[in-house]
Amino acid sequence: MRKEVKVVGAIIVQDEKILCAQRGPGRSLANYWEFPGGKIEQGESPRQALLRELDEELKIKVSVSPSAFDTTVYDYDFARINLTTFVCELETGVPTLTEHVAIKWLPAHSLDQLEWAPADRPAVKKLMHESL
Ligand SMILES: Nc1nc2c([nH]c(=O)n2[C@H]2C[C@H](O)[C@@H](COP(=O)(O)OP(=O)(O)OP(=O)(O)O)O2)c(=O)[nH]1
Repeated sequence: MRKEVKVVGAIIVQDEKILCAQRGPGRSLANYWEFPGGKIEQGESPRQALLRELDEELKIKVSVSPSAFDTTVYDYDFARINLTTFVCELETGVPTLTEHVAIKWLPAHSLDQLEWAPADRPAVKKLMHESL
């Protein structure tokens, strides 16, 4: 069986807009848009991984909803990714680009303007059709 890589993504909401982050060149899924986050490391809970990644990548602290928004398993050619997203609220800090090349704050109904990583598309669709 193919090994599944567990990844968490943050749907950060502020003023009814959602933070979208663009991956940089030279890595998997270069230039696609995603929810900031990353791989869960051994011994971490999804929530801990999300807090660590957001601190490292965007220099922000967030509060994380107790339950997941969506989980999608997607088979890329390089790995099977199990992506779980959580709705989050920005608590402190201003999102700062360290790994991403751009961020955008978009209302849910405009999320399809961007080219999302394939694993994110079910969550994006759900965000566009449901209120949070
Ligand atoms: N952070 C994040 N990763 C995502 C999303 N959707 C999606 O398919 N992914 C994939 C991209 C990566 O292959 C993996 C997360 O890895 P990562 O962000 O921790 O690390 P990375 O870019 O260094 O990954 P890699 O190049 O080593 O594959 O999950 C998403 O919304 N957020």
